[in-house]
Amino acid sequence: MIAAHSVADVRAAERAVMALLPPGTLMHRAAAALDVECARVLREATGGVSGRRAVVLAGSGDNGGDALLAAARLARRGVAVTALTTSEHVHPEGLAAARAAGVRTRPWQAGDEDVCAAADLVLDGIAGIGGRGGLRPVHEGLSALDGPVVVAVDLPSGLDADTGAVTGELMAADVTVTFGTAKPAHLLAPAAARCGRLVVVDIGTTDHLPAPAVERVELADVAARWRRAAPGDDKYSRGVVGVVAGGPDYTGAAVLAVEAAVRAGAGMVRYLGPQHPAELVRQRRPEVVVGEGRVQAWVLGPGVSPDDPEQQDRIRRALASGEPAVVDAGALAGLPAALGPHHVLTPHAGELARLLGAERRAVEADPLTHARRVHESTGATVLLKGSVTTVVGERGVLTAAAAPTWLSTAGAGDVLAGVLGAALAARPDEDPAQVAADAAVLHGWAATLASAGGPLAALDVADAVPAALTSLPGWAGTGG
Ligand SMILES: NC(=O)C1=CN([C@@H]2O[C@H](COP(=O)(O)OP(=O)(O)OC[C@H]3O[C@@H](n4cnc5c(N)ncnc54)[C@H](OP(=O)(O)O)[C@@H]3O)[C@@H](O)[C@H]2O)[C@@H](O)CC1
Ligand SMILES: Nc1ncnc2c1ncn2[C@@H]1O[C@H](COP(=O)(O)OP(=O)(O)O)[C@@H](O)[C@H]1O
Ligand SMILES: [K+]
Repeated sequence: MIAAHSVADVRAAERAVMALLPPGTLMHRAAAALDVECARVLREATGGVSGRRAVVLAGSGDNGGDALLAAARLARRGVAVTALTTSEHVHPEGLAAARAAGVRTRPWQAGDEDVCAAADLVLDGIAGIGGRGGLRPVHEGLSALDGPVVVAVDLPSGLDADTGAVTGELMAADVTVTFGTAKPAHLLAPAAARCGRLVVVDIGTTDHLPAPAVERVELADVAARWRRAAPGDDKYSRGVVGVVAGGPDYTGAAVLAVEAAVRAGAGMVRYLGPQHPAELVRQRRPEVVVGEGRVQAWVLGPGVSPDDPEQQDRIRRALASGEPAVVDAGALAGLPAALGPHHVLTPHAGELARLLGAERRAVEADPLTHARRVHESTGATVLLKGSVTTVVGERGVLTAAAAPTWLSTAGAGDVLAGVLGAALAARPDEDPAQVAADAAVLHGWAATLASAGGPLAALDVADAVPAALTSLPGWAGTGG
């Protein structure tokens, strides 16, 4: 798990630690880590460090201070460093240290993008957690920078650290070195994709940080939590999944959701729907029971038309049953007023936009804010799908990343719904948001195996789920 904390919590932790240490200690720790990371990437990119060229961009705040102190250290390693200051006021101690170490310093001028482009490395210290709004107009040319390795100090300048919203031009980083803890922007779409490789450096604030604002769930977390079949289990105790999916038009969604629930370890799957998809489901999965009966969790809506009265009636009754439910696709169309955290809505950006009466583009620019709005207005857990999947639940925000881009294929969402249904049925006493994030991570990992770097079919993802489980790091060591 990677934890991210809000700016307010980071600043409070910094104050608490600084009260116990000589002034400047944390900034020197940050600069030391930047120096080490910059040397590493210079070596990787150019085969050496001494004699290489670096441009350090330093803004008005402490982010610029970090950058200038790092510039001094790099200069002492023999790097030819130019520091371009983007404000009249920059950190005085940092500036003095840089000059004393032989760094050439001068104010940023129009056209300096070319100076940056000619360097081996650019260190972006224009703004950190105090920044927002994207790059200022005079620096916007940096968004098209091509050539040097870009290392961001704390985060790419102009990002809103708390939301991950991208509201202007940014200089995308190859590596982001952040201090004490990750910030939400590092883990959330669309900002995460601009941060490159994330390096979180311990500067001594960890013990002063409260619960994280956002957590990224990783493969090892899923291995530790995914419910195994135990000697005392039977098919009912392992969880029965009821699937209301498909209709006359979209028969395949029923097959995909059912297949995924079976592959993800459901004790039993019941299918409810019209005859044609039911026959296809039976052909593909003879294990499935067609018809009503007790279930521990529902998968509602894949391939269901809003105009299908029988399927919509089944969905309504399932939502009122008190059992946990995945609420997907056609089940999102007519949500009842009474929803709770055990209802996991699984929209993509377009569906979430429709729920809010918002523009899809607005959702894509700031997924967290929009997903949170739906969580707050419905009371349901919200899993917003995308290259980064964002889950907003009662206890906070979780993300799943690292799915291959090939997963953006028709039917992939139906597979996620089935995997999540099996997980909710098997883990009835756990936080539904946690279960949902685990399912999304497993789904992405199954897609990675199914894709092997190339195109994949949604059904391949479902079929890769058992292998994905057994290849999770730590699966064997944690009871698998
Ligand atoms: N907290 C910690 O534990 C530690 C923190 N540390 C470091 O401190 C950093 C936070 O420092 P900070 O508070 O001085 O804010 P920071 O982001 O440098 O500058 C804000 C100023 O930038 C400006 N500005 C704003 N937006 C802009 C934009 N789009 N484009 C250009 N400029 C923009 C605006 O000033 P203005 O230009 O409006 O005068 C604003 O006042 C943090 O990220 C980390 O690196 C480490 O040293 C170790 C421990
Ligand atoms: N660019 C991307 N990179 C990785 N995964 C993606 C990307 N775009 C979408 N996904 C994932 O692919 C799946 C698509 O689901 P969805 O949009 O519901 O498709 P469908 O409705 O066809 O089943 C989701 O799990 C989503 O998180
Ligand atoms: K920065």
